[in-house]
Amino acid sequence: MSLLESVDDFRGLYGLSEAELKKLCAELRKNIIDVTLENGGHLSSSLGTVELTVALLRVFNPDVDKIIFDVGHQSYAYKLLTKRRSRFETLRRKGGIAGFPRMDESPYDFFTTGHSSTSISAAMGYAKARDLRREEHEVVAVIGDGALLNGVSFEALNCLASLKSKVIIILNDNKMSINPRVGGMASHLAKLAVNPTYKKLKDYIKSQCTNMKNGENINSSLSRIKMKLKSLLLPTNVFEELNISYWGPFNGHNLTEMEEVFRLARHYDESLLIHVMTEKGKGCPQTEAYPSFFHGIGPKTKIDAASHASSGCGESWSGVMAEVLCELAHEDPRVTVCTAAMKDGTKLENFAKAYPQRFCDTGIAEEHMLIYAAGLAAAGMRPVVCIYSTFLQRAADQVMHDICLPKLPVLLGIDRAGLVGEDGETHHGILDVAWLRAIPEMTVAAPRDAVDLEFFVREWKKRSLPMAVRYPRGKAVKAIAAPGRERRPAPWGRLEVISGGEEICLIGIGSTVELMLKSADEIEKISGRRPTVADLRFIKPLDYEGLDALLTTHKVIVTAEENTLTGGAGEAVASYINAKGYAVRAAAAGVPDHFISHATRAQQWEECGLTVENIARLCLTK
Ligand SMILES: Cc1ncc(C[n+]2csc(CCOP(=O)(O)OP(=O)(O)O)c2C)c(N)n1
Ligand SMILES: CC(=O)[C@@H](O)[C@H](O)COP(=O)(O)O
Ligand SMILES: [Mg+2]
Repeated sequence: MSLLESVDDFRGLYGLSEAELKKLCAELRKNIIDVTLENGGHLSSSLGTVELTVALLRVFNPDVDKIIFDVGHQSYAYKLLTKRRSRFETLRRKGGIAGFPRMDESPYDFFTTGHSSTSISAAMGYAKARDLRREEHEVVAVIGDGALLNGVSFEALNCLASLKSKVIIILNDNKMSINPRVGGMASHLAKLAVNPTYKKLKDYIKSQCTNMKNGENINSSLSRIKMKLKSLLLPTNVFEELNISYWGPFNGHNLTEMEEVFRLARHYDESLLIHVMTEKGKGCPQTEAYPSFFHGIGPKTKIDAASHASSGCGESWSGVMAEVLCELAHEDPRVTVCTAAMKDGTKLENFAKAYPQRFCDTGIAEEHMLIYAAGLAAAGMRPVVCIYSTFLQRAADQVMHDICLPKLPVLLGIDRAGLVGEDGETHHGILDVAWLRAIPEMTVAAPRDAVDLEFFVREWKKRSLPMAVRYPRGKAVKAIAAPGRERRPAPWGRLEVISGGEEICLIGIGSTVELMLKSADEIEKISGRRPTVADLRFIKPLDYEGLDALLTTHKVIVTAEENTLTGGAGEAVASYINAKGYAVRAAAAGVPDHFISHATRAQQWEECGLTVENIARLCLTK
């Protein structure tokens, strides 16, 4: 039996020797690697926090103390040690445990996460509630250096000292976001990590840990640390300037060092930030060599996959978009491209290399990125923002206030628009249609294939307006031509009838056009009549003329989309039908009004009724 199997949960960690703990960490890593390679998931970050998690769970007791992970992609060891080992093999599978902390999955997950930079604010809420109720327990936020560089984290840090409720922040600094972290704050952290005065402070704190172990009064040790902090001529430290004590930097792979510091921190009477240095991907040569590649991997990834992975574009929707942007930038010096820490996911590596001056990675700073893009546009540039739909939610106000209101020519390349599969609830891009539709001056389009994607992007530049082009996760569709016709983009603003039919009209929107074509075959088989299939193309503004033509010639209209039914394109079409009083029955397939859990994308499509059977049912049921 492995040591991990004998350790039932975090309580089993208490009696282990140093050698046993080392062995346990190796077993945790093996388990994490085996399951993540098979199921997909966030490997590098979870490997980097193994010792940190073990140290946390030996010092803080999650039966009473609250531990909150930021993003939560680094929490696999925590899941394994908080009563989920027997189910760990189900990680990210339908019905299995989630890839992120989920309050409805375990009482040890104190906050549901997936989006970054929520941990400090949430921890402050827990700490305030504790103090109001006169309870006694610790609240710990574990946040990465990438997530710390976000505005939400800074808003929280700005309020922390005045809250007067103690929070322990553990800054897990691996010098990486998904790619190397960026910005001035990143250099500040790097300076703190090597500063000799901080080394002195760290050694002093460690000596106080030894005194504490030798039975010395803990309060005297803590007062001495406070005095030392005052007496040392510390170089500028943003946390100290914000009145938050800074301890560090410690070695995040040295269990004993971390445990001692955490024990001391338990007794500290103010909020403090403990800076620990870790290595992303620690403990496996391939993940250490390619931490970005193994940040997030798909199911059935081989451990040597990174060394023969091509960094080229093409294939995926993101890749097609990136290629078009490279061409556009070549043709027009006004074109600039931004990403908020998602350079790899949006396939912008080649763009960044070819146009370093016209590429910007803002780090996890979606709100800033959109206003920055608005500024570029106001100054006459043609900025394109490549952003996942789910993270664009962070910057909804910027789309309205800073882009659409002044009618600035910013193009939102909305990646991962639709259901995303194994990342689950927090990461689906299924709300953008609903809220973007509501913003005046916004144009929203969804390409069914690479031909329309390029057409939309090129037309946006000619027309210079606020626009969103949404495309899903996964492999791009090269071209869907109408039968017997050469594939040529239909005119701007118009829907396109791909194949003519009678009585029933199926309207696909972007990724669902293919589904509608397959459904048409099935419906013809069942009913003997061929439905019309159309591609809506423009969600806003709708092509009213094109719709009028369809509504006057069909009795049933069915839409399908990878967005919520509430506020979706189907709803827009249905309300037009109502408003004009057409005697047409409208039905819609799309994401229903509940959160869609982690599963494969295909399973999620099925759950949402984005299937041939359901489309046929919607058409043929009276
Ligand atoms: C608001 C938001 N934007 C982007 C992301 C995508 N994302 C997830 S993890 C990550 C990197 C986080 O870096 P860090 O906090 O340092 O953790 P590490 O991966 O280095 O352990 C990014 C950009 C996200 N989850 N949330
Ligand atoms: C944790 C996180 O938010 C990202 O790593 C996200 O999981 C990336 O998703 P893709 O795998 O679709 O790029
Ligand atoms: Mg990091």
